[in-house]
Amino acid sequence: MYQNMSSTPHSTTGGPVSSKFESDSYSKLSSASPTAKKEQTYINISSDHQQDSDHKEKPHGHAKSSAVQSHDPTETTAKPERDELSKRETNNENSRGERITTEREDQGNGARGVETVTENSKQTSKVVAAMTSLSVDVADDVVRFEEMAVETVEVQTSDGNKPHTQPDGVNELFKTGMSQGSTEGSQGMRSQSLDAADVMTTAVWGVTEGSVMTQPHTSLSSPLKSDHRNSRDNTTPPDALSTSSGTNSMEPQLPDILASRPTPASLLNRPQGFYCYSTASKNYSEICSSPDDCDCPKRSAFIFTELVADVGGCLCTRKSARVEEPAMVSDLPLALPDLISAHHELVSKKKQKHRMAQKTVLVTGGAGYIGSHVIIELIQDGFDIVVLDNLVNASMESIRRVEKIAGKKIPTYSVDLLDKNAVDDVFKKHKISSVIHLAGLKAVGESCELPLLYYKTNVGGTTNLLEVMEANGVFNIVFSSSATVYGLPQFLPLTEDHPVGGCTNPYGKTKFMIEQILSDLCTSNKKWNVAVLRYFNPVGAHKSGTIGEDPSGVPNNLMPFMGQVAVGRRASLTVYGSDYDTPDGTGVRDYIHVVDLALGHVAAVHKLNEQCGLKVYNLGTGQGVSVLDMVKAFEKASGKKIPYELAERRLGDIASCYGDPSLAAKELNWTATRGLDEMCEDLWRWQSQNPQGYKGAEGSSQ
Ligand SMILES: CC(=O)N[C@H]1[C@@H](OP(=O)(O)OP(=O)(O)OC[C@H]2O[C@@H](n3ccc(=O)[nH]c3=O)[C@H](O)[C@@H]2O)O[C@H](CO)[C@@H](O)[C@@H]1O
Repeated sequence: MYQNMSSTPHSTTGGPVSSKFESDSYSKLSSASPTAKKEQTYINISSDHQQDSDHKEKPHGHAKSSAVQSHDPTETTAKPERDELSKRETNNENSRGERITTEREDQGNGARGVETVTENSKQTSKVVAAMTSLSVDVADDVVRFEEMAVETVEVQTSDGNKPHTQPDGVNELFKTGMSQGSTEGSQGMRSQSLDAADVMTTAVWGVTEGSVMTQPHTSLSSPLKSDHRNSRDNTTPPDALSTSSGTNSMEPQLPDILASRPTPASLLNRPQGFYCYSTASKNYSEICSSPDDCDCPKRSAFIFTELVADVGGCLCTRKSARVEEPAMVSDLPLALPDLISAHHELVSKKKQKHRMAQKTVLVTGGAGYIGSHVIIELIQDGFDIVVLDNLVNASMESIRRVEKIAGKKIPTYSVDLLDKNAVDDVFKKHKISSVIHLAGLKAVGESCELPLLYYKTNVGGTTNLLEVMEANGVFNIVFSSSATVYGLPQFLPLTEDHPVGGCTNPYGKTKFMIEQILSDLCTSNKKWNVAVLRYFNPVGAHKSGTIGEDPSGVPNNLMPFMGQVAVGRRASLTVYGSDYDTPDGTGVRDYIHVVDLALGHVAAVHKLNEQCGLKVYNLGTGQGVSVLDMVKAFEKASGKKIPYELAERRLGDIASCYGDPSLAAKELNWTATRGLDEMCEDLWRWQSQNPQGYKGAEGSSQ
């Protein structure tokens, strides 16, 4: 039998507000023209009740609707010229007929900061802040600032009735608004920063009462906090906003982070570019020497990225970011998250290009159950794939279907790992950068009957592969191991440091031996990078229903057997053991959706590229589920009754086995996200559409 496995990580979650914003934002930025350079725009993010309800009706429009409004210069204030930085006043009426006084300040230090704080009769404070827009030139790999715009943010005072009259009104408003995220104006600001591809920041430098604000007020968004952001309550009562530390639904970390940050004074006189604030070192550091560097692992050590570039600067290219007269931090009153999200988009495009050009992954056992799912996720992540499979327990039909899903041809070699020369030929033919090694025999019972076949195939095949890799200068490998290496659990959930090696069958022992070989290899030569993935119980299938698990003969594993019962290929399920020390007496396992598993492999390949040495990760959900739970879930998904009979325990089975996947979450940024229902629904789609597996397919080689 042949075994194959797979995985992927992060999803940038985010509500509709931010999604809309980002796409709008990007197209707007991309189309920036020299004409736009001279243009100043005015944005009114108002906070009166009417607009509040408008916002509810048009949740997408929050920040971005600001950008749309920005092209109407008559809406709020008169249009100040960009070079007119000395103090002046403009009187105007806004769309509701309220008088607005706009005041601009030149601080004599080049600061173009928040220009005005005024209050109108309706206790609405307004802040007009200069902000920077940019254009993105993917071809040149640079992001340029080309436009200065002006944003008017109207902020309803936090006490509702009283006008905001504190001398440091702007400061306070921003502090309140940004950290609480609940006043209307500040929501406008916040929503701009939602949902970047990565953690990011909106930094606001303001000028009020004739002095530059010493602390940039920052709205932080992190994918990890997306649920929270999306559930923010627009109608939070003003009273709840009157302090700068969170009392409502905001996560406590943000105010803490803001409070603990040094002022940007430490950045003054430093060249423009990207700076990050590290909570660990409590300092800012430069990171962006190139788009690729910006995405380097180092960045994950930072909680957010802060932009301190100025007009005419370049985010990505360090050299051109330096100007003869370095821009001062104070020169940039307001850095928009557009800059950062556009930058991230650029980086991701660059990465994609880079991978397409240079990253080819060889997948051994790629035609099998896990391999076919791994390939799809790798391709979707931008990798090129070469498949090597002896097709003993797999079908070329699965590769054909994967090609259809992925929309590209996959070079596939029918080669056995025991044929070292043939393996070498594949390495000579392709510039392989990493290997995902899934090929091997995997039937526990069979391994007890034919141990030599298992040791020769699994261990011998792997040593051949490793020798060929070494000879061809390829030192990156992801190995598909199994939770079986833990043997009888001494504690649950199983962590990676649980003792290993107590395997009860030759199949499990081959997995353990290969782990040892890989470990020795890493010790002998630091060039090797190895990710050992210990799978729990992979189930389910690709959403398309066109690829899935297709065991030859009688399935050994629970879910393929159940699937065949559901389509009528088998009469009933035998439940092995109902007297275990588990909630319902049946065996408990950690079932993981095969697509989640596949995504874990993609994350592992990225890890190898960090020159990680030897790494071992559990790939599971961390949830234990019993056999009878699985029967119920599958009956629900399929609408079919699964007849079963309770029987004696199966030799070698254990009561419970589930893992702790937190190390993979931490180091690979990978978590299984698909639940039991989805596993069963996807399995049923595959099984019902392919009751005979690939054998029923025209042209199947099996
Ligand atoms: C002892 C054994 O074979 N272990 C292998 C088995 O794990 P494991 O035994 O966990 O996986 P299975 O799918 O075979 O079994 C899961 C649970 O279902 C029960 N069950 C299974 C089949 C069935 O027809 N009726 C039934 O009740 C089992 O007793 C167990 O409690 O598959 C994994 C791959 O997926 C391998 O890595 C393990 O080495």
